[in-house]
Amino acid sequence: MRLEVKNLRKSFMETEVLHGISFSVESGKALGLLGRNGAGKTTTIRILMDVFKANSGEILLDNRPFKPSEHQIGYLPEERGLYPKKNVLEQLVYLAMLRGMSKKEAIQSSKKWLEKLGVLGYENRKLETLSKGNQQKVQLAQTLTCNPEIVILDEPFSGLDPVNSQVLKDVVNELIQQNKLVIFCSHQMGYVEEFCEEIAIINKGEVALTGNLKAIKKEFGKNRLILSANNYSLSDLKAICEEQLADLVNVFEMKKEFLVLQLINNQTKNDLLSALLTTDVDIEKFAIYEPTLTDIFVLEVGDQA
Ligand SMILES: Nc1ncnc2c1ncn2[C@@H]1O[C@H](COP(=O)(O)OP(=O)(O)OP(=O)(O)O)[C@@H](O)[C@H]1O
Repeated sequence: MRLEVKNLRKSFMETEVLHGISFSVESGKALGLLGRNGAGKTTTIRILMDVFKANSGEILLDNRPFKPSEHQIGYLPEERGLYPKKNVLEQLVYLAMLRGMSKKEAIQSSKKWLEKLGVLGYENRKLETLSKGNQQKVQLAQTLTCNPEIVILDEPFSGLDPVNSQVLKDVVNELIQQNKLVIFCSHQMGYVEEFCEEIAIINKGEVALTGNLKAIKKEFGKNRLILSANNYSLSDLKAICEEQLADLVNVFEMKKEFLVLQLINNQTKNDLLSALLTTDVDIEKFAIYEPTLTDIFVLEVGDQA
């Protein structure tokens, strides 16, 4: 399956908040939908889920108009929606039956997911009597009970400790391996890097960057190298680069442990290395720069108010 979001525009009253959002995602891959607070991620997902109507644009599933009601979709919204005063298992079964499961299937599947997520022991308790992390896991169980083909997870790791995060990571990886179409919204870049082959960074209602994460990283790392020295501080090394190597490199960034250098025009890393060897710099680190997703995110949208 391939889901394509094409040129979505959305206004609330007079204010347009989405200015033509486009991205796509395929089964068996996860798309990381990223953006600063207020960028437009939730609005985009709500349009996908038919909660809001877009002013224009279209959403296609395998080239046909996408109608969420015709598919099993597991949506974990940012604002969690279960009933705090109701019994855990009863509400999961009730919601699964609303989504078309028989009572028997609904009980079996709800119990399976509660067990998988380590909260089966709480099945007969009121939801509000569980810890925040366990409530989150019940919410996730609810998202997955109907065996959805499309899974949309908005900040699924919030409130989970490291052990529970690992349980959830295994579940997300399993969903991807089972060829589900996964959209993953998070501000936690580490998780996005772990699961998502594709990303879309939304900035102020526009897609600032989208595509294959590996390719994007390669492009951002292109012609950039890292350098540190045993005998100079980074600021002294920066001064050396600016004074003695200015025809080869620009200092792109000073990180905590190394400089990121940008090669000028047709210069190569070998040219830079040869030039460095003519200085008294005792090289500690010299390598191709591999940006993290956080680096890319900050470069794309970090300096905007
Ligand atoms: N129901 C609404 N009525 C009016 N404006 C809205 C409504 N929902 C969202 N907005 C506005 O649309 C813009 C995008 O909000 P949205 O919730 O989609 O951002 P987000 O990327 O999900 O942010 P966050 O990471 O903080 O959850 C914001 O300026 C927000 O104030």
